[in-house]
Amino acid sequence: MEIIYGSELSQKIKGELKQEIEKLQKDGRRLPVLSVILVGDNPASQSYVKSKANACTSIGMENRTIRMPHSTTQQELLNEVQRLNEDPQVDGILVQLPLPSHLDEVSVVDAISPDKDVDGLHPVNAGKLLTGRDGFVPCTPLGVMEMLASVGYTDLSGLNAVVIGRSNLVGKPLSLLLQKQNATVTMAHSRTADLKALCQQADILIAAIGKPKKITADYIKEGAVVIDVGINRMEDDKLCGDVDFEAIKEKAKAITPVPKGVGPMTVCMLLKNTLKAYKEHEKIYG
Ligand SMILES: Nc1nc2c(c(=O)[nH]1)N[C@@H](CN(C=O)c1ccc(C(=O)N[C@@H](CCC(=O)O)C(=O)O)cc1)CN2
Repeated sequence: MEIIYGSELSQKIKGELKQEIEKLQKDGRRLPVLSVILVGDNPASQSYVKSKANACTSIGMENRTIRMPHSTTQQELLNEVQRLNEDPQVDGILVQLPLPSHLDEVSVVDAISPDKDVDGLHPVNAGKLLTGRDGFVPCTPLGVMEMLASVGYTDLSGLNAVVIGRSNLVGKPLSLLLQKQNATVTMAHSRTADLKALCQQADILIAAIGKPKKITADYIKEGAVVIDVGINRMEDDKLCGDVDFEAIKEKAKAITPVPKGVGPMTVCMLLKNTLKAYKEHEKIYG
């Protein structure tokens, strides 16, 4: 059994991105800029935003984190997004989710310019993914595909993939990416009948349910690749995934841990998307 460490794979990819940025610097070019908006004081979001800023710094990318108070109104947030849309120095914009409950996430995401939407959540980018065109793809699904590729899973012809979870951030885009690589994909969710029987057919199992250790060994087909997208904080403050890692690890061909699995890949793919946004931006205005 192989453990796929996102913490290690992301370091390798960040090294490649850093080299590209060093080349820009050497050529005296403008450097890519990522702007992250954080509203409120959710501790997990604060920590994710900090790791995004650190990741930018580590590869020489500029990060502009904009912290707005919990009391921010919808209009104030929309105004900030609009200001960043119009700022020619900003290549990528990300609004950290979830937003406080008084704010409407959908209209905020819709307000981000699609060519700066490095989270890939704008309907233009979602539509591009659906129709097989080039656009921005959400970072977690991109990271999962890199993890699969790292264990030789690129052409998925003849393989059954089961994705548990149907969110816009993970389940829906990931199902499309797996299908694009020729997997036969089933999307499962909380209302799926006999989830266990379905998972037992999966050559590739993706768990994005948000329920700690829900996927036990009896859900797993011998030799499956298991990707755990869940990040659940337990009462003892430790993190655990949606998959019972210890119980499954000997049955799976490859498995991702939590922490140090998919999470670091999400941040790494954000850097990759921002560099892509920068290159497009420079092609048009540079
Ligand atoms: N606008 C967005 N909001 C959110 C996204 C997103 O992709 N776009 N994803 C998640 C949170 N997230 C990034 O924003 C994220 C989650 C986890 C990690 C990570 O590296 N986790 C570590 C553990 C960290 C810890 O100790 O708490 C790991 O798994 O090893 C990075 C980013 C929701 N919001």
